Amino acid sequence: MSKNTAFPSASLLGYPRIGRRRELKKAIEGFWANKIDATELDAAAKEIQLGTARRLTELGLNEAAAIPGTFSYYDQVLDAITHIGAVPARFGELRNADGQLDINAYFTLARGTVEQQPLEMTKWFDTNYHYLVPEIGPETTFSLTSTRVVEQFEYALANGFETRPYLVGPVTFLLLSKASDEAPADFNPLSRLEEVLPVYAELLSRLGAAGASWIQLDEPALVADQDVPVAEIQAAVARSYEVLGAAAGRPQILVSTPFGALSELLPTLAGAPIEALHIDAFKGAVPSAEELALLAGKTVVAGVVDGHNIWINDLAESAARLDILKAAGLAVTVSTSTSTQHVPQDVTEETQLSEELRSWLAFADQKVTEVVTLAAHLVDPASSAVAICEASAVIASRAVAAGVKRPEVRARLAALTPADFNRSNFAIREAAQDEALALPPLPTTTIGSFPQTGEIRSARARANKGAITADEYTTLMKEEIKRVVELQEELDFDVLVHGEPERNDMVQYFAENLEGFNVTVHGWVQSYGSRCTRPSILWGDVTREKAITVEWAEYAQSLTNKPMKGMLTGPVTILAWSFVRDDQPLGDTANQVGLALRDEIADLEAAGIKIIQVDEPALRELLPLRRADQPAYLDWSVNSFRLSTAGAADATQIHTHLCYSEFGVIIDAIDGLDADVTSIEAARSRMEVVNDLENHGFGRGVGPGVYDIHSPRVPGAAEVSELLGTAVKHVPARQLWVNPDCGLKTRGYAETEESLRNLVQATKEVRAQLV
Ligand code: MET
Ligand SMILES: [Zn+2]
Repeated sequence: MSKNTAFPSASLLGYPRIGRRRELKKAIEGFWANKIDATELDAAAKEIQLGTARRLTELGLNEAAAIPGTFSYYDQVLDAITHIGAVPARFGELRNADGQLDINAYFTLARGTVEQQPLEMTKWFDTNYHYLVPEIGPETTFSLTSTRVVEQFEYALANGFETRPYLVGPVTFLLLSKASDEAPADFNPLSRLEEVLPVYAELLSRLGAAGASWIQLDEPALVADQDVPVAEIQAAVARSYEVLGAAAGRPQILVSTPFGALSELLPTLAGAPIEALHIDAFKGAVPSAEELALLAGKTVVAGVVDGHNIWINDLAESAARLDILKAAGLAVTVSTSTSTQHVPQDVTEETQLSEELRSWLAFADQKVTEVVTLAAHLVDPASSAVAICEASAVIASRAVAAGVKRPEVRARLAALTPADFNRSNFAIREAAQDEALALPPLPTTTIGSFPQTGEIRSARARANKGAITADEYTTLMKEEIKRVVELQEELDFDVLVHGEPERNDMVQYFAENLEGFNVTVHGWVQSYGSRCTRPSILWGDVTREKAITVEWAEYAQSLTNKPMKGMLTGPVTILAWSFVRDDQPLGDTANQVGLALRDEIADLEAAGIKIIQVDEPALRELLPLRRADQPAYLDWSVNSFRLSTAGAADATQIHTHLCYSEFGVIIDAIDGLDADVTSIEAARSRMEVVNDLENHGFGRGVGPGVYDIHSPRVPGAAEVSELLGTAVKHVPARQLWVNPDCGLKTRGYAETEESLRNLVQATKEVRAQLV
């Protein structure tokens, strides 16, 4: 081993990397648009990394290896892919003359090319962060094709900061991988472990040589139930750390296991030649005395501060947990349960929030202070006694603050009966809807949003600043809606949307129009690549003071004779993409939102809207990582959707939209939503989902996406026809809808128009062959 310094007493598992003012987003998008070159991008990235190091040092993370080296240009899994050379064969040769995967190759994998779709993207555990999915097969070759993590470490060190380099660990990497196109049907990526490990070992040796005293290998997959048997995972973990533990001149190894309790894998890691083990002691439990005994000799990095939500830490509770670990005679240090990349950077920037609300919140920077306070507690309880008492007092005051509990909301929830969650049989609804809507076979529609142009954003910014009046803003948005409706008429879509120009974000928009929420100004959190969202804060009981979407929907419907979809965001997604109160069961909060949406649907129906889409793209995301916890989740989540929609008339067609591809996993829940039509991502995963639909015998309307909207690539009509051809082989044509994978808000108009034109043309061709 290189250096033998102790693990820092206080640290974070990871830190936001997008920059305080989203500097990384601007730099990357500038690079993609050829406005800056690779050197300028590199300089911007370095500035962000140094800024982080300075800030964290200032906040008290001043021991060696306390600052997590979690910067990434796009995604930490993509970083691992490019370091070990795991490029899918379909991309051809991406290495440059030096045999390295440079920044251009890196972004090619993330964004695709004219011929090749990018790597698939999926959610990182139960967060709203998306990683790129490695494609591994028997043909994949592994070699060290990037040393960026070493260079980043060296650069920080040269500037006076010894950071702690971060890599996704080998077992998690392979468990998150999917089989490549070339792989045989029963191929398991984990079978390539022996070839992957030497590359990791080489990287560790290089980091050691560069002077790193610690490396963090992130193994969150070990806290989630996997399809692979536990014994196989245990063997893979043991083997991995045996090999990496033996890497020449390596740094000391911290294995981090965020997102829950390790359970069966704890003894395996306890027996491995690693120097420190991080456990999630916030969401997971404090290990038992027997488990703790196994950890003797290792540093336990206790993740007692929640990295994934924004409420201040119950320091008294955390101190108690730390005391148990300390009493077991272990070397204990304090950290966050997960990387803080899932929360915004600094709550003190949110000066528009009331002082009271702000006092309840801890963003990444405030979590540093909490971690430092708790580390001080371990050394000398007296030193942090005041801070601990203060936190308890704030938590107590929050419980009784105005708006946190509203009697009228609670009474309405208490009065619900099973009838409030059920519609008529689908057959009855289907007949009523066929009559009301008279749609052609394979109806075409889009998922809701149209491109959010610079003009739309600038109008909103001006309205927020007061530079234009609310009426002027409304007029501009109505003009935009008119353009979008005319475009869809021209393209000959069957079911139209208004395009959602008035929504900054599909959750924030509702949060701004419901009581019980607040929104932030600078609270950006990375969602994928350069995309960030600003999750709202759901802190109180939810009420709807007045109709939210009706005026827009009514206006849009007045412009066309075709059906206009009303567009709402569902309760589960509103919860998933907000920071949600932690003082009551999530199901109660979801039902409060559900009732507000139910009232909105009644108002839309009264305004003449015949189709209403309630988006639930996050249904899969909140699915607990442990199977034992899943039924309870699916029960409350499905019920809250049903509560939202079950007030609709039989003739009102309820749509839902889900954007992820592992449909199979929760198909029963999707069925349970009882929506009349479900649209789902499929193009990016090349129609894999239709097999699940067929196997399940899914009986209601379904629109597997035929246009991957996550990249600027335009699918040709032939490609769309082919996807539809696959779909009609597996799903009865009378159930099929034709739509993109997701909304179009991130796309430009040029590619959108061309893609949608191809989509309609292909549909007409396939339709003609149906009879
Ligand atoms: C992430 S799902 C997006 C659904 C929303 N209706 C849209 O089209 O943008
Ligand atoms: Zn979507």
